[in-house]
Amino acid sequence: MAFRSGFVSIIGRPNAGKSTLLNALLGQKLAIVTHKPQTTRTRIHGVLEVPAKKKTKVGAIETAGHPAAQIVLVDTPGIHKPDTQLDKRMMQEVHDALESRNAVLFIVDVTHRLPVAEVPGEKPKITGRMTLSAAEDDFSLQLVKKLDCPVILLLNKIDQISPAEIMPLIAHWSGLYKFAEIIPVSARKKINLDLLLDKVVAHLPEGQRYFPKEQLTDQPERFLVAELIREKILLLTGEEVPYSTAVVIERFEEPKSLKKLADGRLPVTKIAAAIFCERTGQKAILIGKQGAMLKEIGSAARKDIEGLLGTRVFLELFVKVQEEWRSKPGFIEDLDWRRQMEELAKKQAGEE
Ligand SMILES: Nc1nc2c(ncn2[C@@H]2O[C@H](COP(=O)(O)OP(=O)(O)OP(=O)(O)O)[C@@H](O)[C@H]2O)c(=O)[nH]1
Repeated sequence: MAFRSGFVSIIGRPNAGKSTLLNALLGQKLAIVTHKPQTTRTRIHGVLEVPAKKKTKVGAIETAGHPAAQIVLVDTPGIHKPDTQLDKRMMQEVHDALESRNAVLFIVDVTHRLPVAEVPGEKPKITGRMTLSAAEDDFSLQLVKKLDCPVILLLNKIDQISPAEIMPLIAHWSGLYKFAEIIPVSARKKINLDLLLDKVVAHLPEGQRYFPKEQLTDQPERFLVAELIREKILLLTGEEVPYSTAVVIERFEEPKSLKKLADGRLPVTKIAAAIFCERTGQKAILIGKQGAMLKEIGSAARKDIEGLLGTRVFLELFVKVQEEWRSKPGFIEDLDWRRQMEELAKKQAGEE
């Protein structure tokens, strides 16, 4: 059987579980995950190697096999109606991720259930949260309807509902669009993910690898580091602070060798990062009393970064105010890691 490969984008409303799914499929944390909506701001490529599977037959049940494949998974920001310039940029990332895809995974959160009538014969009770998620799912569905590749619907978070609730959801969604497949899954509990991979491979064309076998992502480590810092800000601060922050790595000095030092300790990577916020009040929250919050963000991030880089890490964080940056297209462009890498390459070329 010939090798298969292709790009598969994961789309859905904020908080549906896209990043959790990406990490679960890759078996590694590539995208940051929090309980807060709109955590992911840019599209993230994760490269997954799927081994070939033989056809099996147990009694009367036959399972189709498939050839080995490379799936380039693309996690995207949650689909929502854009308010700020940053929102618009995030939605552009979604549109880019949907161009010339081989398949799309459209993920919905089943805990944002269909309204159920508590008393038979009476109108179902519809809450505000249901209305918002239905509107956002509907907005996503409009995008799906414009696609000309197979779309697999994932009913996510089934660990949170009873099996009896799944069938009505399948019936509801299959009435809205002709999905290539509808698969109930749990990204967090890793339920039905093997089945999902089988189905994805079945929809991929024959083709060679897009990335070398060992490569997990096209994202540079410094971007992953900035994301880990942003994750801790999202988790540790409240209100609108997380949404008003952006992290830029200003210094990233890798050790010359990854070998242990003479004293047995790991070598050190020196990192300095700027946390941008929009107002001085937010800066005060991010720094905290006598720097306590910034220290907490730093030490939580440092642990994760050390795990990612396999070195010790010396992390310096600074907080800077950039008023209304979410409405400034130029500043938002500068935050894009692809752009930052281009600038860095130019700077290095100039120094040589
Ligand atoms: N119970 C349960 N929770 C889940 C599952 N998948 C994701 N979650 C949780 O849902 C929340 C949102 O998950 P994310 O993966 O960040 O969602 P997202 O769609 O990437 O969100 P945005 O970045 O905002 O677009 C997190 O708290 C996850 O732990 C699941 O299968 N079951």
